[in-house]
Amino acid sequence: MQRIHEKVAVIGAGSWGTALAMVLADNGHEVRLWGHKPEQIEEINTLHTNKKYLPEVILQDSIMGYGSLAEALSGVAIMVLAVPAKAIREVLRNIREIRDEPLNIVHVSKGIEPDTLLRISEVIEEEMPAHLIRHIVVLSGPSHAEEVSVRQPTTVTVSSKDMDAAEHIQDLFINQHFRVYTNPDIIGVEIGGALKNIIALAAGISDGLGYGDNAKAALITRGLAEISRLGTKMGASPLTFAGLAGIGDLIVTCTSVHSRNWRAGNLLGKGKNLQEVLDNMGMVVEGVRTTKAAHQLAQKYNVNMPIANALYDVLFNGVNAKDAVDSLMARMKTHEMEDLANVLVGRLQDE
Ligand SMILES: NC(=O)C1=CN([C@@H]2O[C@H](COP(=O)(O)OP(=O)(O)OC[C@H]3O[C@@H](n4cnc5c(N)ncnc54)[C@H](OP(=O)(O)O)[C@@H]3O)[C@@H](O)[C@H]2O)C=CC1
Ligand SMILES: O=C(CO)COP(=O)(O)O
Repeated sequence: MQRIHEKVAVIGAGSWGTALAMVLADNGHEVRLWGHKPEQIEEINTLHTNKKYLPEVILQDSIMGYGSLAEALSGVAIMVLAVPAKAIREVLRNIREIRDEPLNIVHVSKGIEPDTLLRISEVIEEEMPAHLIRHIVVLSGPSHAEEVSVRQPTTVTVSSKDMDAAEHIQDLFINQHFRVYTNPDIIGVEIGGALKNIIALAAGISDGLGYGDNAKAALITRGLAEISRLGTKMGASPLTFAGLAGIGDLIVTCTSVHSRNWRAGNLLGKGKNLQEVLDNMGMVVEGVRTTKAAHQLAQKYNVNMPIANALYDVLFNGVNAKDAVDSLMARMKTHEMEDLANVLVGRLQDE
């Protein structure tokens, strides 16, 4: 493939921003990695490392660290937004103060905002004036930074309201280690990426409690049912949840020690308290905040989400994790396939 080399600013120098900067540098783009800690930028520019986030990795010399947003974004048309969901508004407010040209914004964060219940692309639309947005694209899928940064085979999907923009970003990132698909369902891609973190927390708790593979398979499968149930009510295509941003990301996050959500859950299952776990993680655990949003979304859309609600009780209402599992198992019997259940109910009503 004949590649056009572009200038790209990656905003957020944590694990994922750094790993994606490396993919872009492998593809020959001019990569500016912005972070808000001067000592970290100094480390990136002198030692070519980012030890706190990717201790095993040496960055390409071509990746330049920036501490100034204005300098990082000067003359750049594409910005990869790689900060935790809760930092997005603050970062965008700073960017809109210093920017007057439109940007292609690629967001890679996996969250839903509690209270507003907005997806990240909607938060971006709310914070950035329309004249500063060319297109918004989301990149999501099963992709631990630790593996991407050492060029292990990885697949992701990109989505946008504008599929030409999604294909542009596909071309920007794709290479022989990092295979990028497109999917037109931006709602499903964002919902899948955000909600899998909740199930990963639950899977970690299950492992921490000493439960086995059966329990984890149940959480992944029934978790996917909850995500699909809510996602389709919010306008997503059910097919997206069978893809990389759905089951793909659920598998990788629920079964990997790289996952911060799984690791946090595992410590909770072993009896640690939430604050202690978050204080010691040193990286973002998106699922905690998203659990609040999912609890609210389940009410708003009147969707049955027993796993998300049980997790909410464990995280925020002091319910013991083992008791939460017991309650989940003791619920009223039901059909596995909801369409089948609806057909049967309809048949009974007809008789
Ligand atoms: N890690 C991964 O494998 C993947 C992560 N993601 C998603 O990417 C997003 C970012 O995650 P990830 O990189 O892993 O998180 P990390 O915790 O590894 O890094 C977060 C980075 O954002 C910085 N940051 C936090 N708050 C602010 C702020 N207010 N202003 C500026 N910078 C800030 C942190 O700085 P500081 O050092 O000061 O804390 C840190 O550099 C999340 O939504 C995550 O779900 C998606 C796919 C894979
Ligand atoms: O989203 C991820 C992998 O696809 C990373 O998951 P964690 O945030 O749980 O580490």
